[in-house]
Amino acid sequence: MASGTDNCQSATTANGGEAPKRKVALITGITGQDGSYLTELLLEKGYEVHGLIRRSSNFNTQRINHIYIDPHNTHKARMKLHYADLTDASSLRRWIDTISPDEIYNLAAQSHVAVSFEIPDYTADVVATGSLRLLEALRSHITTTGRTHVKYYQAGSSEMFGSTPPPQAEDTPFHPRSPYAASKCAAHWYTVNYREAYGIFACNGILFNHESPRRGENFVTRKITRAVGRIKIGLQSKLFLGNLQASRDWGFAGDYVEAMWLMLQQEKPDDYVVATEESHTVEEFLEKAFGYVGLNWKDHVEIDKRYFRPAEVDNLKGDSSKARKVLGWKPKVGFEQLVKMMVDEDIELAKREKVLVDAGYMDAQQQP
Ligand SMILES: C[C@H]1O[C@H](OP(=O)(O)OP(=O)(O)OC[C@H]2O[C@@H](n3cnc4c(=O)[nH]c(N)nc43)[C@H](O)[C@@H]2O)[C@@H](O)[C@@H](O)C1=O
Repeated sequence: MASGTDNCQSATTANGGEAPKRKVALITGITGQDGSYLTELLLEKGYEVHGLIRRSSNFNTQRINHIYIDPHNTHKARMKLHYADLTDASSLRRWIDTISPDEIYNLAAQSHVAVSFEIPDYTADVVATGSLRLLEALRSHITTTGRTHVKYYQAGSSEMFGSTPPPQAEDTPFHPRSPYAASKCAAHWYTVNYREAYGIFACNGILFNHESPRRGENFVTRKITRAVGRIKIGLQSKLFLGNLQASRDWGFAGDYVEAMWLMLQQEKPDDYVVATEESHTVEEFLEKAFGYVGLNWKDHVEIDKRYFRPAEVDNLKGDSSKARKVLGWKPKVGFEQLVKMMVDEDIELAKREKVLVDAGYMDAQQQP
């Protein structure tokens, strides 16, 4: 799907005149949950969107397939994909120079907290040094081209607050509890530093957990709603989980990408917490999700020690008053609506799986 050497050119009107140039965005992590929602938002706003994707032996573009148009259809295809990697500085520099974006959204990461304990070097390389490579590629692009208006968004995380008690706001001290969170802190400070040192328009969005039916299946919310769908349809009976007492401020990813965009539309670059300001335990999520389809989670959930982390983040609850005041942002989807949206989609998915199981194409015990 990725193209070779796409170049952005200003469009021409029917009478040959120069049409106003579209804004051009570059997104790392476009194949992820946030990348897909942000791409939809930017396309709706008339942007041309370029996404950097990693090479993989399996296609990993499921979340954006519905908006993909063959690049040979040059007039219609406003989303373009290119191979690059945050661990490869030369690819970042080359694509920034080729695309000449107006806005860069750095969403790529090894984003699983528990996995970061297993692959800490790789996590730091992508999340921390990868962000530095991208900032450095941008700095170099600005220096050589004089394109000083390019804006940069860094995907920060509430995990950076770690063990600091709630409510957590922009000035709350960070106390990271995982290699992932420590790497995100480094990326946060690289972003602040490039803003202060070089005057780059660079913002940190400190986003609290945000979920959706497109959430990866090994994050706890989606793991639960996938299981609810499969249990309800008769494809699974047990769900193995770790710490049920951890509390998170869960919002809807579709709402949160709007805050990212708003940060880059301000006069001055700054850092913002994005959160619902409501916190719920994993157990409360279980109650809501199973209860919604008339099931009791206690009949299905078993605790498995392997899902406990070496260090846990117990309680996250954001104070997003700055984003609400300055950006005029607020979440549209509440906790209950989010849980229902995810369960509804996963019931439908389980029904489609059931057809495959009944036809003998899939094993009923195969858990996602
Ligand atoms: C903002 C932040 O949000 C996410 O990080 P996370 O909060 O670690 O998300 P999670 O869904 O993996 O865990 C939430 C809680 O749920 C507990 N938990 C219990 N049992 C299981 C379990 O079986 N699996 C998982 N994954 N978690 C479990 C687990 O111990 C933790 O306390 C990432 O997007 C990250 O990239 C990010 O930036």
